[in-house]
Amino acid sequence: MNNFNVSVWYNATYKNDTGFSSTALLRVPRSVNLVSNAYLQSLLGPGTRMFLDFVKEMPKPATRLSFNIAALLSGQFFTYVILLLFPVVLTTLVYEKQQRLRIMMKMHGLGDGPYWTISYAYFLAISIIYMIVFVLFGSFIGLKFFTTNDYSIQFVFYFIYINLQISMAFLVAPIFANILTARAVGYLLVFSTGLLGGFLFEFFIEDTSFPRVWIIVMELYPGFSLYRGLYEFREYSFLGDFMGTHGMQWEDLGDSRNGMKEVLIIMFVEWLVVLPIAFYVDQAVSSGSGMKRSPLFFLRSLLRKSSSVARTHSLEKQGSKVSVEMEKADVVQERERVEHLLTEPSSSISIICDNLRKIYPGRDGNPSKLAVKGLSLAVPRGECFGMLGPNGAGKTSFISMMIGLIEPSSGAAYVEGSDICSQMHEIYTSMGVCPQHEYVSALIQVKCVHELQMHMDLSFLLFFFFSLKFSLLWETLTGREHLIFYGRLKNLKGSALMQAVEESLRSVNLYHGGVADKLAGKYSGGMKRRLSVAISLIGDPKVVYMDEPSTGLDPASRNNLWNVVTQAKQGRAIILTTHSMEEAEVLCDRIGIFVDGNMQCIGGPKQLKGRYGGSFVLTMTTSAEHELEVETMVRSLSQNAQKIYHISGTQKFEIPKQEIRISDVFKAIEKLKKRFTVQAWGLADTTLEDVFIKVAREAQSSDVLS
Ligand SMILES: Nc1ncnc2c1ncn2[C@@H]1O[C@H](COP(=O)(O)OP(=O)(O)OP(=O)(O)O)[C@@H](O)[C@H]1O
Repeated sequence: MNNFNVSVWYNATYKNDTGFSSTALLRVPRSVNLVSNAYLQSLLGPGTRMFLDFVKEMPKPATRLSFNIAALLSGQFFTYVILLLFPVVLTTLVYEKQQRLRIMMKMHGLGDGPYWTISYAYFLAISIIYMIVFVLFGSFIGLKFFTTNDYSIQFVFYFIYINLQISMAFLVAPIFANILTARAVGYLLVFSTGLLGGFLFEFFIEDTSFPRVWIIVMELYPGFSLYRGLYEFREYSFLGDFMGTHGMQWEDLGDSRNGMKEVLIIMFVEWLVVLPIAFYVDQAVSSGSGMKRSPLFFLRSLLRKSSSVARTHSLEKQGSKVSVEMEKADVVQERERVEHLLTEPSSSISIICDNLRKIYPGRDGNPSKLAVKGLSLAVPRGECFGMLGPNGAGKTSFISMMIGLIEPSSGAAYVEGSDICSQMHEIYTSMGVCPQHEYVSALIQVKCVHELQMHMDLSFLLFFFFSLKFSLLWETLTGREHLIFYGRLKNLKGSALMQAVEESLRSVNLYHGGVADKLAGKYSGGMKRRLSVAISLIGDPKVVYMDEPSTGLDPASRNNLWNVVTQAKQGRAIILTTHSMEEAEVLCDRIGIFVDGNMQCIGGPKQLKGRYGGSFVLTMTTSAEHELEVETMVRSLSQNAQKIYHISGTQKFEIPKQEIRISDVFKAIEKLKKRFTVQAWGLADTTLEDVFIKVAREAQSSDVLS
């Protein structure tokens, strides 16, 4: 009779009724604290005729520790070591979502399949390397845990587990919106699993009276499957070490007391189930891949036939709700045009927005914000539409909805006939984006994904490890390489790809002097901008969005870029936001001035200047004592002239165009010059900037009044 509180092995000699005797090691769970011959005999095989002769050695828990260090480490500690990969995978996935890297990749033509393939392959490769190092290191320092158990069983166990772990990370990643929460939850799971495994689950495993079915239920949690597998390795290594033989072998999987077989089956089945569910959840809930898809997205092709009918219906409804409060004639006209196009579609129109609205919900006590208040717009192929507006007008919100970064609150928009709310995946294949900032990691990831698609070989995988996730090395790609990869993503191949790349490089002036083969990291800011524009245009996208494309360029590069955009207009619709009136005037066929979420006016630059800029600006500088004479002269030319600026002798007047002739102004100034010195003067027509300021000011003042 013995009292003990650790799992122990008895070295017992027994014999059967034919007189044969042998020695056996018997494992007794620590939960059994009364050990007798009868008990030990029951372990050998209840109902048989074997019986114990005598117990040769009684358990000595302390000696067990000195025999096998791995026995100490292999429970909680090894569980922690392996589980630590989970928060790493999880936080990487959430980071890509938080930083919108994935959506940026999608915009450049990366499909969900390749994204999943490469991400999965990356995490798997990292995990395999980690596990190989883990096993090799353990073996190298001589831990029996590794050296006694069959390496092929260890490989199968770890391989299935890391696959399940990666799938679980993909499954739960959509729950998290930010990396800090994901990291905290990930590490919490690691530590709680280790603790519960060591202080609760192991107790149940060893308690032979505990129902096996509940053990299996607990093993459905992957952390406990891992713990159970490691526990069995530990027990077998200890046995092998003690007996001077070996640890777990394949034939030991047939032992009913060995839980390895059941955890291998559980983990394998779970992996096969969790992976497709994770993919489904990713698509339906959205994990940074843009807007949510319908929960029945996989039936979409069946439902598509009815969508055009539904579309007309929904649009009819929306159209009837349109509010035309205080809208200018040109904006109303555009809205009517859109409504007409929706009922009678035209193949020449690339982009249609119908009463698109974006409301940001109120947070932290702030009220909700209506950022886009019912925008209606139709952009035909071959047109460059410029969006101008002061800061906070809602331009970015509009573009973000169009490129799938945020969901519209109401209204609808169609790009090449595809709905931005439900068919963004199709739209991405015909869309190019030149963002304001370079999305460095996205560039690299797209490159690597494409390489995987194209080559799927070891050299790529090695490259992938060292350049993809360690994003500082993104600079190791040349401009030409970027274009090749983006071109491939847009399905260009062979000579067509090479030709498109050459043309692209020439068009953005990155061809000569070996610039194309210089590392992008050595490019100036302007060169990177030009490369971004080239990337947005490669692969002949039907719709291109450009966010302040010439920001930071020197005048020569800017002119060059303008030529590129002007040529790129052929056969595609471009929507461009800019704060440069000059750029808008040079590039845009039509301009919309957007203020406080509303389109205030739409038209060609000349039209707008004609409509809003009905005056000349006369500027004159004289000595201070002649200011009054200057003002009298201006009033004699036009009663309605207005002084808009005055400082120490320099005055500016706005004179209605219809009230004066330019020759009269010249004559009047010549007369003045005979009486006193006119230091400087000038007469300027209205610029787009004047129009912009006027429209913005009017809109803001009418907002204040209302
Ligand atoms: N995520 C958000 N939550 C709440 N309000 C937002 C959010 N994003 C933008 N806004 C608000 O919506 C309005 C429009 O913002 P938006 O960024 O679209 O303007 P913008 O015209 O692009 O400005 P800028 O030229 O400065 O980029 C602003 O008042 C802004 O504060």
